[in-house]
Parts: sequence; C-alpha cells; structure tokens
Amino acid sequence: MGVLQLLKSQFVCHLVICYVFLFSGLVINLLQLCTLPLWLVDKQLARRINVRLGYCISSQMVAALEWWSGTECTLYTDPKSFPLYGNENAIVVLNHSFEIDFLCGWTFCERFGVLGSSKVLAKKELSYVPVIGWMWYFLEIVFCKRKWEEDRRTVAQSLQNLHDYPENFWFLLYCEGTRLTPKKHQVSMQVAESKGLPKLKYHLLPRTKGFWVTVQNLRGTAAAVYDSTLNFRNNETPTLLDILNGKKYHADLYVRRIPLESIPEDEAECAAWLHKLYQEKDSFQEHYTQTGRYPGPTVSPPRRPWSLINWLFWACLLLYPLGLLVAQLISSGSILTILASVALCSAASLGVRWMIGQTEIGRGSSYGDKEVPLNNN
Ligand SMILES: CC/C=C\C/C=C\C/C=C\C/C=C\C/C=C\C/C=C\CCC(=O)SCCNC(=O)CCNC(=O)[C@H](O)C(C)(C)COP(=O)(O)OP(=O)(O)OC[C@H]1O[C@@H](n2cnc3c(N)ncnc32)[C@H](O)[C@@H]1OP(=O)(O)O
Ligand SMILES: CCCCCCCCCCCCCCCC(=O)OC[C@@H](O)COP(=O)(O)O
Repeated sequence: MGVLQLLKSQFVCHLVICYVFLFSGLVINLLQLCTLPLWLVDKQLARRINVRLGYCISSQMVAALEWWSGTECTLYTDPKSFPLYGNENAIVVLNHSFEIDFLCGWTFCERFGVLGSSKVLAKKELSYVPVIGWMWYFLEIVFCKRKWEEDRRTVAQSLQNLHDYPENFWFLLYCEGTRLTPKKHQVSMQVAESKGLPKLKYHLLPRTKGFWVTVQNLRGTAAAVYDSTLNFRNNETPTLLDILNGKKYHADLYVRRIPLESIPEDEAECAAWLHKLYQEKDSFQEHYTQTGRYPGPTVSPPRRPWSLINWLFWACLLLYPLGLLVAQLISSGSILTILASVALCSAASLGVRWMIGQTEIGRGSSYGDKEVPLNNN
C-alpha cells in the first residue's frame, strides 16, 4: 500500500472530510432557510440561489468520489445524443443495485453541469436526513411514501411545479422502487409470474405508476428519457465507506436517449412499454456480465475542478476555526470542557455514521420483500 493510500485510509482523514461535510452542510441549510422570504418576492431567483447552494453540498460527495477515491467513469452512448446531455431536461431511469449508484449519477450530473438542479423521486424517509434531506426541500425534490393512494396526488403536484424551473435538470427515477436484494428479487419475480411477464435476471420488476405519472406530468417540460444502466468493473460493489477509504473504482454507464413523445400516453400502454424497457435493460446487463462492456462507442466526460475547489473553500473556512478551538481547548486545561468537546465530536461522528447507514443495502427498508397473494388473471 502506497503512502497516499495509507493516508486515505486513516480515520482522522475521514473525520476531517465528514466534519467539513456536516458543518458546511448545516451552514448551507441555514442559508437555504434564509432564502424563504425571497420565494415570495422572486421565486426564480430563489430557485437559482438554491441550485448553487445545493451544489455546495452534493459536490462534496462528488469530490470524494472523483478526487479522493479517484473513481473513473466511462459513458457508453450514441455520439449524436451526447451534445444534448446537460442542455435539455430529461427523466433518467437507472438500475438500483449499488449503494453508491446515486453518487455515480451525481458525478455524471456534475460533468454535464446539472448537479445543483438534479432531482429524484425519493422515498419520504430521506427528507429527514440532515443536510441532504433538508437541502432537498429547497431543491423541490419529489418525495413519495410508496403508497400510491397517497402519492398519486402529491407526486403529480410536485412534478407540475417543475414546469417553469429556471435551469436544466435531470429527474432520476429508480423504477424498481427499492434496492435489489435476493429476497426482493424472488418476491418481485413471483409478481412478474402472476402478471404473465417475463422474468428479469438482474432487475426487480419495475413499478410502473411512478413512471407513468412522471412522464405524463413532465410532458412539455422534459425532452427525453435517458435509459441508464450502471455497473462497476470486475464485479465490484462499492460502498460509501470504501469511497471514504479512498478506494478507486471504475464505473460504466450505458445511456440511451429516448424522445418523450415516443412513450405512450395511455397508462396501461406506458406500463407495458416500461416492462419492455426493463427486459432490454436486463439484456444489456447480461451483455455486460458476459463481456465486461456495453454495446456501442464510449466517451469519458472529464471530471471538472469545481467540486474540488468547492471542498477546499469549505475546508479552509471551517478547519481554521476548528484548529483555533482545539488549541484553545488544550491550553484551557479544563477537563470538563475537553470531555464535553469529545462528547460533541462523538455525537457528530455517530450522526454522520447514521447518515452513511442510509446508503447501506443491509440497512434498507422492507419495501418489496413481503410475499404478495398471487392473482393469476
Ligand atoms: C448522461 C447521463 C445520464 C444519466 C446519469 C444518471 C443519473 C443522474 C440523474 C439524477 C441524479 C439525481 C439525484 C440523485 C441523488 C440521490 C438519489 C437517492 C435516492 C433516492 C431514491 C429513492 O428513494 S428510491 C425509492 C422511491 N422511489 C420510487 O419508489 C420510485 C418507483 N416507484 C413507483 O413508481 C411506485 O409506483 C410509487 C412509489 C409511485 C407508488 O408505490 P406503491 O408501492 O404504492 O404502488 P405500486 O404501483 O408500485 O405497487 C402496486 C403494484 O405493484 C405490484 N407489486 C406488488 N409487489 C411488487 C413487487 N415486489 N415488485 C413489483 N411489483 C409489485 C402490485 O401487483 C401492483 O401492481 P399494479 O398492476 O396494480 O400496478
Ligand atoms: C463527503 C462525504 C461525507 C459523507 C457523509 C455521508 C452522507 C450521507 C448521505 C446520505 C444520502 C442518502 C441517499 C441514499 C440513497 C439511497 O440509496 O436511498 C435508498 C432508496 O433509494 C431505496 O431505499 P430502500 O428501500 O431501503 O432500498
């Protein structure tokens, strides 16, 4: 192991990265809160400011992936579609099998200049996660309870609000609705069988209602669906902790641009279209598993320096007062103050560890792992 790699695996480095993330995040959340009155006066300006504030948070995680771990990303796509990426609104459909798939998604957003404005249909529980979840309120992220009766109205309304969004955005939809586990796969294939649908080897059966409602409500706003399939080379399954430890990976993303007009408007036809799409995704995955690549040409959109510059800015701003505080603490010699500070640091570390836990599949929800009564009609 080289010196740099050894340094990256040190707990103190992780503490510094997490300290900067947590405290800058809370400062930014506070700044976002301060923009609330502006929404009443100039909504578009408030949105633009929040896009930049949001970027200051999410790009720190991108910096950890791109600059700390040095993870590389290759894009397989049609060269004719390439110039459109980042220059139009799009709905991104992505497979949901990896703990850091959202982070790789963010990396591509960063490289195409839509990181601050990128959106997702996220489970409601994530809105309570400090920093990220709180930031999402101000970015008009669409939350769902994964209970269609409640979601159908709220999701449609939130999507309608995006009609006049002032910046290009990608709207991410994990149609599988939850991360893939063997149990969830088995249950969802039973559902597939009961519906007379072909079985999928690498994906859960897609949930079609969220896709239909998104396509319907973003017609005229989004130009296309980007069907995206993500994999890591050598069958790796990276975690956020691996990234913090500075481990390098190579992500491969296959993207097909599908014009929104080509997607059926009728709900049943749209559902059938999505099931067919997932059967195709399964075959791309099979191709990748067999050959280690996707069909078609590749490009490697370069990483940009902004995420690193942003991190360095916040690090300078926050580490200097931290250094002063530690020096003062030590020179004070007060055991009580030192103990209180250690307790505060431990609480902050546990808080960040809990946040990292949100990305771990082993701690995931039980959504989709209950056997459902089969209805063979
Ligand atoms: C050029 C580069 C291109 C791309 C770059 C890539 C990406 C970058 C883009 C953007 C990045 C932006 C942000 C990323 C940052 C962070 C994201 C992090 C995480 C958030 C993700 C989540 O939270 S995922 C969970 C929430 N989202 C979803 O669930 C979406 C999918 N779900 C739906 O659409 C659902 O329909 C619903 C949520 C709207 C409603 O759910 P509900 O369960 O109530 O209803 P359903 O209709 O789904 O369920 C009933 C029907 O389903 C059948 N059923 C029952 N059991 C199962 C089963 N186990 N599997 C499948 N189907 C099942 C049941 O029979 C019912 O069938 P019907 O025939 O009646 O429909
Ligand atoms: C700079 C790095 C510092 C690290 C600090 C930690 C930050 C933690 C960020 C938490 C971001 C949360 C995003 C989680 C995305 C995710 O993958 O959600 C899972 C859902 O889709 C489905 O959930 P489930 O049904 O449980 O599979």
